[in-house]
Amino acid sequence: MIELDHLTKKFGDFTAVDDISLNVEKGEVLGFLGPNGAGKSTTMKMLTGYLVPSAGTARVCGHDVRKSPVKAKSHIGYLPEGAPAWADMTPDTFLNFAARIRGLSGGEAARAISAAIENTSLDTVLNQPIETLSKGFKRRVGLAQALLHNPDVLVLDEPTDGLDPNQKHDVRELIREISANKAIIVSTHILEEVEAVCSRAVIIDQGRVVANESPAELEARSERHNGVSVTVRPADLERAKSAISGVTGIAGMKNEGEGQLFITVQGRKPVAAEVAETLKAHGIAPIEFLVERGRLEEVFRTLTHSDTAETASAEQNS
Ligand SMILES: Nc1ncnc2c1ncn2[C@@H]1O[C@H](COP(=O)(O)OP(=O)(O)OP(=O)(O)O)[C@@H](O)[C@H]1O
Repeated sequence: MIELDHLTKKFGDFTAVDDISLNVEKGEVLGFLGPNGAGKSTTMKMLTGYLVPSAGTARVCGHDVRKSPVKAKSHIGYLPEGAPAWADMTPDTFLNFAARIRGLSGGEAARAISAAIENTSLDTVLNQPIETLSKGFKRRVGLAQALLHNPDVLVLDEPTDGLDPNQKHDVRELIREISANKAIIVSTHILEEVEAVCSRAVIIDQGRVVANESPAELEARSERHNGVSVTVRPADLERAKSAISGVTGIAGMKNEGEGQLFITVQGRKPVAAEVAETLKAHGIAPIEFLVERGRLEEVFRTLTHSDTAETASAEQNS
């Protein structure tokens, strides 16, 4: 449903998007990741027809965005960066206006608007000027506008930016619920969002694709993948350390009276069963036993330019 083919954008001598090719099929939620300035918004603007590519093509449901912009855009719902909207309109007037632009009228428009309001929980602020709304509500107005015409393709630029944890949860649930019949691209800095809603993740760095795989495959690249964290009593710590092969460190005392071991094995092979057997054979009952899936943050840092990668980890932890 979304096809980017050698998409490139230059601003003067600077290449912001450098030969990006990727497809998103119906039912997929693609996480679009990258440090600040990697080219995510520029790619989304070309996909939605707001910027003209310097080279390459973007197609939506078979329509070239440049050659058939009206047809292509009729299939797209777009939440731009910052969710701009007319400040002096209320959500109610803005959504009615957006429905008219989308060619909806009468009962069809009323049903579309009320579904969008319900999906984004906007009912309490419908008649308040948008400029007076909180950042989270402004974002939800933008999301409601993007969903209005039930588009086949959704392009969401940081949809949970500015939302509180409950609202973030609701928006992720909504994306999951509607994803079966749509192709969705979600740009985000929040790596936990990728695990929560995305079936695939593309990481871009300095305008180029550096990874295009499932969240599980990305996690499997982590040094910690298949590692085991074991918490034991202090009396057991030395014995556990010498009995288990491949101990990479003791991560300090978790609680008073406990030690934590983190165990990894070269090649990221599964070691949990072996470690459990060893502990049992030595009569050590672990207080906690966790198998690591891997850390997306670590993989992200490895794959992207280190100066700008700081941002992603900081935002993930915020
Ligand atoms: N109109 C423009 N003129 C010149 N440079 C631009 C323009 N728009 C974007 N850029 C540059 O292109 C690069 C990519 O910007 P873009 O906004 O696509 O990044 P991003 O990945 O969305 O970043 P962020 O995570 O901060 O939103 C940046 O270096 C940006 O400064």
